[in-house]
Formats: sequence, C-alpha cells, structure tokens
Amino acid sequence: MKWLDLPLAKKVQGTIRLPGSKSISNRILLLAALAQGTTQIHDLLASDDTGHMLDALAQLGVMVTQTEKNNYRICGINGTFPVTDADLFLGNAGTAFRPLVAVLSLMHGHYRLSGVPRMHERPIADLVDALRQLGSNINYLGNPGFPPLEIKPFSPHIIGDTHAVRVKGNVSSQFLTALLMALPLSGKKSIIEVTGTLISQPYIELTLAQMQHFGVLVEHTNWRQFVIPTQQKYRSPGHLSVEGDASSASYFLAAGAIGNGPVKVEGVGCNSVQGDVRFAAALEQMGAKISMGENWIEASSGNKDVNGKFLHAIDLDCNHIPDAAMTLAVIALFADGVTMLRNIASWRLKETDRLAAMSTELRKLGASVEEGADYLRITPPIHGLTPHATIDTYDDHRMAMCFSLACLGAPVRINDPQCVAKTFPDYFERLSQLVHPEIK
Ligand SMILES: O=C(O)C1=C[C@@H](OP(=O)(O)O)[C@@H](O)[C@H](O)C1
Ligand SMILES: C=C(OP(=O)(O)O)C(=O)O
Repeated sequence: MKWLDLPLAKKVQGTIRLPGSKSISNRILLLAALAQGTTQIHDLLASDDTGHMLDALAQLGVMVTQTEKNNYRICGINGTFPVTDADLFLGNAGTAFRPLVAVLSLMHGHYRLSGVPRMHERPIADLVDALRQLGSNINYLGNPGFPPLEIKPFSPHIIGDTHAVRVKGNVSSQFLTALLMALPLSGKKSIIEVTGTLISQPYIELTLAQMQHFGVLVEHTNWRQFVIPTQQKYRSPGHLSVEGDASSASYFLAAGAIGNGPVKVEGVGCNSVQGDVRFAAALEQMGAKISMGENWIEASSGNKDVNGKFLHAIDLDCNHIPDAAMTLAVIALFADGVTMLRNIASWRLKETDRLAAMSTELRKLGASVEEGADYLRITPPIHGLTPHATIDTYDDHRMAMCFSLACLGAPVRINDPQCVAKTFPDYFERLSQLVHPEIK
C-alpha cells in the first residue's frame, strides 16, 4: 500500500494488548542463544527487527524453534556459535546489528554484517574502536565508521586476566549495551569505562536486567564504570516472558489523552523495566489523566481549559525517552502553547534524521517548528490542524505511528504506512479498533 487515508476521528476508547518489547525481545534472543541450556521465550515481538535477529541466529547454527505464534524455544550454544563463516543481513535493526558485531568479534570466525542503505549511514565507529582495544579484527567494507562490516577471528591483545575498555556513550547507548552483552563471553574480568555523556541510560538498565536473568551480574559506579566479574557465564533461566513494548504503548496512550479515552494498554505497567514507561509521566504533566497497575496503563483526557484545550505545553529533557519523545512532538500539536523537547540529538542518527523529518511533517499540519541541533520547539496551529496533509514517513516506523495521531485533529494521509513492520506490523489495524471516525 502506498498510502493510508485516516478520516477525522473523534471517539477514542478501548483496550489494547501490546506486542512484545523490541528491546527486550532482541536482547533475550541473543542471550538465550549464547547461554548454556534451553530457553522458552513467551510473547516475543513478531516484527522485522526481531525477524532479523532470529534469522541471524539460525544462520549462526543456533537451534531456534517456534512453538506457538509468539513463543520460541532456543537451544543455547554455550558461548561459541557452531557456524564460523556467515553473511548476515540485519535490515535496520540497531538492537540486532550492534550486539551481534560485539559478540561475533570476540569469536573465531569470519562474518560479514550488512543492512539496508540507512543502516549503512548509522555510525558504528565508537563500538568498533572499543572492540579493537580488545583485539577484535573488524574492517569497514564501505565508508569508514559505518556498516557494512567484516569480522575476522579474534586475536586478544590482553594477555592478563582483566579486559579494560573505553567506549563513548554520547552517540548511542547501544554500543555500551553491545559490549556489556559480549564481554562475559571472554570469561575474564572486564572493566568498561564510558567516556562522554551516556545517553539513553534506561536502555543500559534494561540490558543489565536481561543479563541478570541469564545469571550475569554487572557492577557499576554512577553509570560511568561497569565491572563484569570474572568467570560469569550465561545460563538459561528456563522460561522468560517478554513485557509489552512501552514505546508502542505511547501511541495508544497519546490517543486516549487527546481523544477523551479512556484507552488502556495491557502488557506494561508500573513494574516495567523499560524506560519508555516514563512517557506516561510526561503525558500526565501535559494534563492527561493516567492510572497504572502492575501490568497496565490507562490514559484519558483531563479537564478542558478556557480555550477548550485538554493538554498543556511542556518543556522537557527527553534524553531518557528518545523513542517515546517523538510521540510528544505530535501531541504538542494539540497543546495550549509552545512545547520544547530538549536533548534529543540522537534522533538524527536513527531510522532517519528524525529532527528534520519531524519538523517538516509537523509544519504540514500547520505547526511552527524551530529545529535546533538537539531540540525541537513546537508551536501548534492556532485554528486547528491543516486538513488533508500528506505525511511522508521516511521508512521510519515511528514517523508513521506518531503521525497517525493527527487524525484526532484533521483527516490525514500517511504515506508508506507499511514501514511500521519494523516493530509493529499490525499497528494500523490495532489503532482502528480504538479510534472511531466522526459520524456526520
Ligand atoms: O538499546 C535499545 O534497545 C535501544 C536504544 C535506543 O537507542 P540509542 O541508545 O541509540 O538512543 C533506542 O532509541 C532504540 O530504539 C532501542
Ligand atoms: C531507534 C530505533 O531503532 P534501532 O533499534 O534500530 O536503533 C527505534 O526503534 O526507534
């Protein structure tokens, strides 16, 4: 489908069972593959990003069995992949590409890793530089600093019993995640020092929590220095269930807050390990009514102000919720004033340059947008959203999902809606179960 026309919607109400978290799914797939023992995974996300991880693991010789629609059995390889020569295509999945580079670079095989053209524009030098300190043998096959990559057998630089490595934290937290997940394979004590400011920190907490499920404990000092004690091995916990995706929850919660609601999402709640649950707090700050249980969150509109607006503008540092912050940018169209979203420079390096894309598309709906190096300042249109805007999505699932919310203010056309397959293939079907077009 080349585009999807969404009619103006007025009533938004209902309950959605969320698909599994992308970030948890890809982490536990890799850890289950590396572990000793067999892991049964329940509620895995079915999407392009997890499909790439599953295919790569199968190519590397891991026994992967789908036991039910979203359930898998993974037979762990206890530290060494059986296949020592492979070409892996990983699409645009950062959560597959970066950890696999780190893990494979500590093994004794020949591997080539590539992705879609955009993946070849997403930087990886900070991770490669860190791995080279250990003796990894990685070459750039295209532009220096970017995928595709060739990995040759590991020849350790460090003869002693401690690996010490420095990694930059200010471009993507996925580089630190990749090192953390890979280094226990060495069996040595590892010390990782983060240089520069660590961005997207909740994703590191998520990494440590998943490693802990597989029996590896990491100590850290103020998120600057991480120590993996010697002789820790990944061991299967037997069974694991994947939480619902907190970033995917943001679109439905936003719909509830803009369009009366209530909208309830199930699968994620106050006990979640995902940083993006804190999107709910931002929404509450904007005036939405939020309630939460252990495994659910519900959002509905608060009280209208004198101008008939439910939602207040906010000024927020969004570094801790880089993905869900995109949803806030579209909610800003419905707020009573100027919204500032700060500290989001990493947006430029994701599925597209999200700062540029977001500014361009918000303007099509009538907003005035100031695009800074690391912020967006969004002034909503005074007289409602411009109807019948055609929104480009830049092969970015989150652009498509965020801008679907515009239909709560005006009819809108979403180009190339199928890009949601990266993390949420049936997003639009699920949305249509909640959002009811205005009946004339
Ligand atoms: O580790 C992860 O699962 C992720 C980390 C974040 O990336 P950055 O660390 O590059 O901000 C986030 O945007 C991405 O969707 C998933
Ligand atoms: C940045 C994202 O993906 P990736 O895991 O490919 O970095 C995202 O899902 O918003």
